[in-house]
Amino acid sequence: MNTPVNVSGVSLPLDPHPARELPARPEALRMKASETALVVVDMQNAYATLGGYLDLAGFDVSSTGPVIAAIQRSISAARAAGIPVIFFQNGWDPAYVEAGGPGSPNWHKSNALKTMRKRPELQGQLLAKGGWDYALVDELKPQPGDIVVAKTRYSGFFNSTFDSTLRARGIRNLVFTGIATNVCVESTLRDGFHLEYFGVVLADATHQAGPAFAQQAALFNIETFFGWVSSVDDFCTTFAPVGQPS
Ligand SMILES: C/C(=C/NC(N)=O)C(=O)O
Repeated sequence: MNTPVNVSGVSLPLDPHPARELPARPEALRMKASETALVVVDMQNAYATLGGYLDLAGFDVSSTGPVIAAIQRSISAARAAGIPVIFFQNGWDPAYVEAGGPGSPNWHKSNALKTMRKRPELQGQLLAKGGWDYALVDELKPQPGDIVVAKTRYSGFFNSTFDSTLRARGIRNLVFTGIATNVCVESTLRDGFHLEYFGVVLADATHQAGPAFAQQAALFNIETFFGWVSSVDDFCTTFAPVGQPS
């Protein structure tokens, strides 16, 4: 509703996007839907599905199902509130030129590239654009109006359209979901911090790569040094249309 208010005899429209208070740790955060984006980090078969890259590299992906469901709820709430949904998709061309060669630390540290060097029969499959591993999981397909940002490194800010997409829309608040909390989520949130974006993680809509302590450590770092930690319930309730339950 956009009922005019009368200020000194002049009718002014109400702000259609009033600031809301998102409960979060270490403190609640005031944010406007019009200045906020929901970021869905790398929800590809590679990271969330048995038989995908992380699974083949020996990481446990058996409990990503609830995370996918939590992200679905976050996306529905964001779309209903007019908050843009930005999907990251991580990977490289099938010849892996974008992955960098031995001159790039990525070539040395990427567990996808290392797994393929160990198992040459997988060459051209892991995180290769156009393939099943690179594809977003079936449950989280972008809809018209959503934005997809391709990225080639852990941080979504590097060599991507992410920063210009945000600045063109006046977005200052980034609400993060996705995999992995301790790698691409944290890397992007940290870079965003240095670029003056406010980063919030919905903890129950994220999953770590590695043992459970990696999730705890990432959330500790974010809450203590780089941003805020909230939950899917709180996000949905905070941005529910006024007068409607979430
Ligand atoms: C380990 C890993 C994490 N990616 C991410 N999306 O957080 C990788 O890409 O190798």
